[in-house]
Amino acid sequence: MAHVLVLNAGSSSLKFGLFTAQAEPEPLATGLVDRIGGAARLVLKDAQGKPLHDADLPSDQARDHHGALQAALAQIEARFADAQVQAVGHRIVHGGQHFADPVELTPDVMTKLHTLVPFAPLHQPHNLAGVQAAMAEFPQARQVACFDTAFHRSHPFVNDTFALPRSYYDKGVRRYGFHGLSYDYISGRLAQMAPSIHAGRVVVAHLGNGASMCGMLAGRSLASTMGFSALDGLPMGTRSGQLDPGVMLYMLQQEGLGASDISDLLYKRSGLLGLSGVSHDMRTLLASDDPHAGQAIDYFTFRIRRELGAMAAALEGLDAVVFTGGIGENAAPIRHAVCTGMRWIGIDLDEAANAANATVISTGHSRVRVMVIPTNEELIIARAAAANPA
Ligand SMILES: Nc1ncnc2c1ncn2[C@@H]1O[C@H](COP(=O)(O)OP(=O)(O)O)[C@@H](O)[C@H]1O
Ligand SMILES: CC(=O)OP(=O)(O)O
Ligand SMILES: [Mg+2]
Repeated sequence: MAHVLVLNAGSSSLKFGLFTAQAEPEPLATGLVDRIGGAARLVLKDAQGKPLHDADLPSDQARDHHGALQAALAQIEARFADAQVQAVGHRIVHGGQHFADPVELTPDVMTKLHTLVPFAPLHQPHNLAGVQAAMAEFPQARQVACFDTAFHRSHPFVNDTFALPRSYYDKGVRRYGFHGLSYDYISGRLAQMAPSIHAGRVVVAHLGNGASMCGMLAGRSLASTMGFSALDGLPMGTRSGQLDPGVMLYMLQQEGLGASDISDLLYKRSGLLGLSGVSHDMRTLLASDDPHAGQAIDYFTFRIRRELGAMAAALEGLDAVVFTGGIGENAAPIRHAVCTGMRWIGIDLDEAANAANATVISTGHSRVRVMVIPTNEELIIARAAAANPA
């Protein structure tokens, strides 16, 4: 039996999985290394969700994505020595203007993807390093790229552009949007679970270490809170989210920061970490009694409510909200804070269902249905890797 391996490097995590290579791939094992850069832990589970491995990474591997990847590949190779890996599917965060569909990672494609590193410095280097490592480990396998930006290529011009001189749009300064593999999966699940909702106006909130929201009309992306880069929109673990561009001018002109200082500030020192001074990790913030942790959480949920209102305007109405991502799937207090502030739009939260992370967390009276759907970017990647991309 042939297999596909999937690698999904996020900003703080590495998700991976071994699947059968068939039109609807079946998982043999799925794994997660989270809290990379801190107390990283590797959990590997079999197809039934039974843990095969659950342990902290040694500090040399916990330090960065490279170590996490080595640990993940070692687990797969040790436990599935007989696997026939015919393809490795990779989440590649930025596909720029050129890539709207999965593609085989040829040297020419790799060169093009390297040029997009400055557009996604927290992700693209890890994604491409994963490709190099997989090429070395599985030289006989096809390497397939799946892009976070692809799902948003359906954006109309008004949601694709900035009000800058036209020449910048033509050069590629556009609102790409990200987390597209996650939104693609959620769109497909909604089509199965609730076709009438899928056909309508849905806002999906992908709340992980990176966070964004997508306004979907009939299952296709109409608008995204993330834009040119994965910095825009909601505040995130360490990223600022939407910012007045005048602040950048102030940093440059008055504070004397250089380009790399600003990049470091916006990608690594802002967001929940910057506001709280405590942590970028929502679990830690929810457990903290530091008032600044509380304020960071309040800012996060306030911005989600604001964007939800804006998305409803973009969609000309709202039929459902779906929460997903590490925070969206697990953090009942965050969903509570978002939903109780959105009663005016027709959201009536079922507190018990919310506390239980149930699939439907709105009451029967709620005009807007609110759902929690665990995302599965890996399955979307596995399907593409098992198929024959162009
Ligand atoms: N049980 C939980 N309660 C609250 N937050 C959680 C829980 N589990 C995970 N999270 C949060 O989810 C975030 C990571 O989400 P994830 O989607 O895995 O990240 P990435 O963007 O790296 O893929 C972290 O902020 C983490 O604290
Ligand atoms: C694009 C992005 O922010 O991804 P992640 O949430 O995995 O960091
Ligand atoms: Mg992620």
